[in-house]
Amino acid sequence: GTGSVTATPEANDVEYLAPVTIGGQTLNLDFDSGSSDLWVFNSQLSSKATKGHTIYDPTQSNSFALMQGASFEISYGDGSGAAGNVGTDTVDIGGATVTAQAVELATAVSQSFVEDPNNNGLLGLAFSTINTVQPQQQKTFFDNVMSSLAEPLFTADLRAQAVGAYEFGQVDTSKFTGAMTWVPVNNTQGFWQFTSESFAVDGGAAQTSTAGAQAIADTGTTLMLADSAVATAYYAQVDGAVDDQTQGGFTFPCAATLPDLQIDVGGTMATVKGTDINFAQVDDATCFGGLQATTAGLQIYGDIFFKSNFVAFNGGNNSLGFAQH
Ligand SMILES: O=C(CCCl)NNC1=[NH+]CCN1
Repeated sequence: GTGSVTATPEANDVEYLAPVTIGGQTLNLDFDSGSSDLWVFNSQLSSKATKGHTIYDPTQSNSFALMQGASFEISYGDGSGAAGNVGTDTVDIGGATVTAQAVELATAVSQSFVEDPNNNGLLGLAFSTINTVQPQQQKTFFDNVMSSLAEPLFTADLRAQAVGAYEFGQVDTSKFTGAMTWVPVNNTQGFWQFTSESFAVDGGAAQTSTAGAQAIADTGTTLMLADSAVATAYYAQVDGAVDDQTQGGFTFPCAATLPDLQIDVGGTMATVKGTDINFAQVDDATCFGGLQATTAGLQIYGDIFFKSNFVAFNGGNNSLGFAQH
């Protein structure tokens, strides 16, 4: 089978929410290819924590079962996190269904989640080897549904300030232009990880960022966090751009025309459009860049990358497909 749901951006495309039906109750969740837990806002949380949110109430589902003695605790790259207990229920995403999916019920969530009323939980789409449930690690929705899909893959079609889609089981070739390039994925760290060691700015000469550098495809991260060599060389081509640590990174005059970035994805150059690298206005004339430097060894290609690239995640042969859209 297949399944298809809308992916709706919040303001400034900070994150993309998609509807998921759990035991007959539909919540908008943040689909996250950079983590592997499915957790939800639920009736165990305080009314203060759930104010403005849609919650899942396991007592109202006739297919819920508590997973005795199981718990989860997750922290994300941006410092946010959640923890709680675990059950199973029927989870349906646009028609693709898993009957006994582990659904993690937060009893504590970090303030950034409380303050984001559009976000009612996360649906992890990375590899199950980094799921945090103890004492028995649980499988992701994708792992569980894969064998029932027409093709063992899901795709992300995220758009700048427009509604896109997540699809399970098929690559909708009408959603992108040109050829799709497939590259190998190294999942030893549990991520959709690939080699990314060169770049070019505005179609200029290819430059090496870091030999052997790695990156992950992460729909759960807002920005594109690349090697500092990439970010520095990119903004050097933007008049008035500065690395302003008081703003948290590279800013530039909003009137500037941003160049395109070509970035290595598994040996083939992908393009991130300059227009997609303008993230948000920070004051009347200054804008904050969607491309920023990471000091960690691993580069994280978040939603900024996806706005220019339609991406297919193939769990059948551990490969990643990308195409311009
Ligand atoms: O945690 C990460 C980075 C993995 Cl290296 N991505 N996913 C996510 N979810 C919420 C914030 N960020």
